[in-house]
Amino acid sequence: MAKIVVMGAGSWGTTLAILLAKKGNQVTLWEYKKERAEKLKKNRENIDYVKGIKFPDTLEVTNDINGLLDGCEYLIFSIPSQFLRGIVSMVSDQIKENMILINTGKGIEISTHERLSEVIKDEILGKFHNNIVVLSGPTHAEEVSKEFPSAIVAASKDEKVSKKVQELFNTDFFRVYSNNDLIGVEIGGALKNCIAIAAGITDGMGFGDNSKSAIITRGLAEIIRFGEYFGADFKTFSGLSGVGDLITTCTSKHSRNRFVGEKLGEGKTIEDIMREMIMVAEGVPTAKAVHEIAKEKGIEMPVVESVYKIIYESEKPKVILQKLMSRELKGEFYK
Ligand SMILES: NC(=O)C1=CN([C@@H]2O[C@H](COP(=O)(O)OP(=O)(O)OC[C@H]3O[C@@H](n4cnc5c(N)ncnc54)[C@H](O)[C@@H]3O)[C@@H](O)[C@H]2O)C=CC1
Ligand SMILES: O=C(CO)COP(=O)(O)O
Repeated sequence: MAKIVVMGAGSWGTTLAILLAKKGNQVTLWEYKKERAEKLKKNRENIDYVKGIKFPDTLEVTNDINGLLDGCEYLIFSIPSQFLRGIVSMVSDQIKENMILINTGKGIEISTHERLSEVIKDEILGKFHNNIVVLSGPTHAEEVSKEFPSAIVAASKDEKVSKKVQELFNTDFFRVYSNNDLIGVEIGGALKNCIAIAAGITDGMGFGDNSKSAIITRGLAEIIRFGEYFGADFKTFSGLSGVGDLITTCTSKHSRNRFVGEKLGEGKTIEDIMREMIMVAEGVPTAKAVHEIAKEKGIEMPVVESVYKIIYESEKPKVILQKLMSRELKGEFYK
């Protein structure tokens, strides 16, 4: 039995906290808003994000940061990417060298262009801290919370640490693989959300399976190009955190990013769409970060660029599609 703190009581943090508590661990779920923490305690259920799944009796809920990490062995972050830095900084003085830190969020920080494990490392003044693991894959909370069979990857530069996390989370419905390509796993998880918005746009415009497959496949080519630039192993993108997560996100009724794209494709503005959503769609900020990085480094990312233009420059999907389809002809595989 391990002592675990999960920071972030949205859909994913709640689902993982329940899974780990049911495995017999001592789990504390930390929610950043006091009133929401009180609501979770009172209902013993996360009605807003994971409706219908009761908390095990042993799961503790808190909003208190004081002494939060006393005795903690595994600290899990399930925080939207653009808020992660602030949350890590709140507990950085409590983080000990022997704690294993697990990030389960997906995205790239706009202000620094950093991957989320880099954000964590910055904030724990962690030049000395190597116990960072990324957990990523095709795992919608809506399905994992109902114990539908799913598979995911635990990635770390240190194989011993990723294997510990693999053991920690693995159950008979949640199969965990280990991987030592932290960069590849993180980039796959972050960028697939931008591709899912593009896939959703094709849905909203009324297109069919051919368009969706083209977006998934050419999106994957972009993710690989981007990942290889930053030293990722291209094999990783054929795995769960790459093509696996792309398939789920681009095709699922649960996907928020695909949903955002669908509404954009129907002609709604991003402001209207975001106003009605209580859940985070990480592809929106990540498209901006990737657009800036790709421009700076000269990496060709036409699908993400199209998403960026529709969201941030109010370009019409129809016009963008025309531009995308009429680009210079090229070979399928090139660097
Ligand atoms: N929902 C899912 O199925 C999965 C989500 N993820 C990732 O996990 C991360 C968290 O997403 P979800 O749990 O889905 O969130 P959610 O969309 O279900 O809930 C939003 C969360 O953001 C928190 N939040 C809002 N404003 C905040 C602030 N200023 N500071 C700190 N927290 C704030 C809310 O308290 C809530 O926990 C995201 O990066 C997401 O991509 C990864 C795998 C699966
Ligand atoms: O990353 C996620 C699930 O793996 C959440 O994003 P979507 O809801 O857009 O799929």
